[in-house]
Amino acid sequence: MSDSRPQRPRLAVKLLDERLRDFMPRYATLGSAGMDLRALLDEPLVLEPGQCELVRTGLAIHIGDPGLAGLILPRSGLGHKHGIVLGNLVGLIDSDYQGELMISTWNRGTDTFVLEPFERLAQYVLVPVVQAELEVVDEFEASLRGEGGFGSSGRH
Ligand SMILES: O=c1ccn([C@H]2C[C@H](O)[C@@H](COP(=O)(O)OP(=O)(O)OP(=O)(O)O)O2)c(=O)[nH]1
Ligand SMILES: [Mg+2]
Repeated sequence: MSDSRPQRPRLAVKLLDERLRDFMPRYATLGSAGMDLRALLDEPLVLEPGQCELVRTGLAIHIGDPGLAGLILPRSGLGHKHGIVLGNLVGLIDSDYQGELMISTWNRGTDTFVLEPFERLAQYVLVPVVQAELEVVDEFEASLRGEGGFGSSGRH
């Protein structure tokens, strides 16, 4: 039987800490959209309500292709149950970024949260990107919507 799954892009990864060898990000299931990123910590990190800290991942991933980008997104369970989300809401990783992936970790909840070393903290999603050329014009071709926005559709 032939394998019809599309080929996965191969991304170059540097492990900035040898301990990461045992904790490489991976897709948990065949259909997972993201790979979990773990907190590279030497000891538990206490996050008081409202506190935001930049947490290392120990990973540098060079995407290399301007037609791709990385997104760092919160994990639903941590975000919903514990209020642990991202200080920048979403992390956008440029294809030419070669530095360490960092996770802005924000306790937006009301309880103290203790982040354990190598806990799965966020997820990394590779997405297609299209770069645009901006062309200055005086007028746009007419469209049905025109300049209407912010709930304007459906009004009479
Ligand atoms: O959650 C994040 C967001 C970004 N980055 C890295 C990768 C990204 O390519 C780079 C720059 O991010 P961004 O463009 O969002 O930040 P900026 O404030 O505009 O910085 P710069 O001037 O370096 O573009 O920082 C992370 O490691 N984690
Ligand atoms: Mg930028």
